[in-house]
Amino acid sequence: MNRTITIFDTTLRDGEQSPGASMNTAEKLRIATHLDALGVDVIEAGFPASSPGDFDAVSRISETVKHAEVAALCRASEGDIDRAWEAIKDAKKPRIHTFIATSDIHLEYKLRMGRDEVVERAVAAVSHARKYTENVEFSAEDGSRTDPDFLCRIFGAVIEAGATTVNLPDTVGYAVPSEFGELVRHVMANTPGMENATLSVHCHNDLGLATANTLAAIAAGAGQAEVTINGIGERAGNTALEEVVMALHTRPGTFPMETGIDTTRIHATGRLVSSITGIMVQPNKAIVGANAFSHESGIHQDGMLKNPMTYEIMRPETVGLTTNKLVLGKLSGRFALRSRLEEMRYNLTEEELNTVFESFKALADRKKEIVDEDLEALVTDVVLRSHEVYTLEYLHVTSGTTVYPMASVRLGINGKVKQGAFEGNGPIDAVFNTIAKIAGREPELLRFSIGALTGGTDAQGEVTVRMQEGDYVSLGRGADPDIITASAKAYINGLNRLEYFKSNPVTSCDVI
Ligand SMILES: CC(=O)SCCNC(=O)CCNC(=O)[C@H](O)C(C)(C)COP(=O)(O)OP(=O)(O)OC[C@H]1O[C@@H](n2cnc3c(N)ncnc32)[C@H](O)[C@@H]1OP(=O)(O)O
Ligand SMILES: CC(C)C(=O)C(=O)O
Repeated sequence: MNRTITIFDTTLRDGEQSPGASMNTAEKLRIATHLDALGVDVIEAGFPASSPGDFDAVSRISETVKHAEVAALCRASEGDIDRAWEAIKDAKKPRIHTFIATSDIHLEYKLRMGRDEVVERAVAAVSHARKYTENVEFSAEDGSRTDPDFLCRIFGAVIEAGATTVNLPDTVGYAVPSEFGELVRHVMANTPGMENATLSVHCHNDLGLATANTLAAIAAGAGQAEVTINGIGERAGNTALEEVVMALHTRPGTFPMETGIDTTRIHATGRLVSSITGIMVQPNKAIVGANAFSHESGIHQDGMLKNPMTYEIMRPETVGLTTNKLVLGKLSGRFALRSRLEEMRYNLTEEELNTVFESFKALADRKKEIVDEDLEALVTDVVLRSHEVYTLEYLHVTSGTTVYPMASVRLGINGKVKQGAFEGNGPIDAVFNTIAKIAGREPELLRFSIGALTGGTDAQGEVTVRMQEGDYVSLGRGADPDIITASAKAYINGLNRLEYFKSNPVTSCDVI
């Protein structure tokens, strides 16, 4: 009988620790709902004691998630644990996740505690958490750099106090697979009471070894893997969910283990996380990168045509990518569009479909073939548009080597039309300045990034902006074959989101 590996997703907690990845409550709810549908066993929703916003997001996720356990992270302190419980108490399956560092370097310089004191704090924390729930996880932060015998001692003590999962993190991504596997074996064999708890691992990717270390740990007996979508997370990120799940799936002889993940949802979930966080997936990223299933060279293409197994270890369909696509273009109708969107798991209402269809036709007039990424951009742009105070009615830009960049813009503002013209250091700066002046807004632009959604010179440009006004930060996205228009759309989308957050600090979460 195959062992089942618990998939603990921390995209919303450690993933959010990626620089620039902060998400608002509505965005976290959307991701949580998709993670639940993906089949993760545990969703770590946040660190409630860290801010009222995080507390709020964890509470809303707890009320919404239907199947997965919802975990909240907290330090080994009563205040943090009380706050964590308060946030997750309404979850169907709540889990308190408390942690404290155990390596000598963290004890001496960060916590300024001795080993006995740390064991005492950990036991007190787990005992306190157990007053609220039977589902308590304890993490030994910097576990991979901790004296292995001390690790067994503290794990034994917290298991006795009631911890049901003990987590061994490679917090700084220092481990290598052979050593990490050996450490897991040592802990499994030498921790008193280990048979009453699950051993978990949580790896970081500082040396690019997070997935390899996680797999070595699983092979050595770990029962839970802590992972994030697309591998996002603090510094170089965490173990990528899709890599571990697909390694187990693709190599059953080496890893006779199962997970509850619906692998066909992997690609869509990765796209969603990337679009919400604004963190692009590198094209050569395993499983979810744009090139992961592309075959460029002649010898490979020849082999693929004769038998895909020559160069393909996984079918793209297994991770939710389809190969035999209906080619969508300007002659396609609503039926084909709906059917493709449904394959991509977008279930739109009739009204939403009509709106997407209009934009689809407009795009198809300018672009030969509409591919999935175009459709994703259209759906995000049209249906998920949060709140439309501002709409782009008209845009004209002059730029070049002999003229000063100048933009003329006409905006719809709550149904009324306003227009103006302004200059800038470049065409995009001119567009942003003009929109800001017309709208009477002065958001600070925190980030601007531009990418191509698809290949070829007729590709859709995708622009992401992050902007801040007062306490509100928003992410705006826009896609268009013209990058200046895409930039204007992204800026306006960001302003609309700012408006929305101001009037609706929390919004409901729909599954599409
Ligand atoms: C490895 C990881 O990913 S751990 C999770 C990282 N996530 C976060 O840090 C979440 C965001 N953090 C925050 O918002 C803030 O750091 C807060 C609200 C949690 C704490 O803020 P502050 O009270 O101002 O403390 P600050 O962050 O400056 O320092 C952390 C304090 O917690 C202590 N501490 C750190 N870890 C733990 C722990 N696991 N258990 C108990 N105390 C701890 C530190 O020793 C330090 O205490 P000191 O001020 O007495 O020296
Ligand atoms: C809190 C723990 C699990 C963590 O994030 C780490 O050690 O990296």
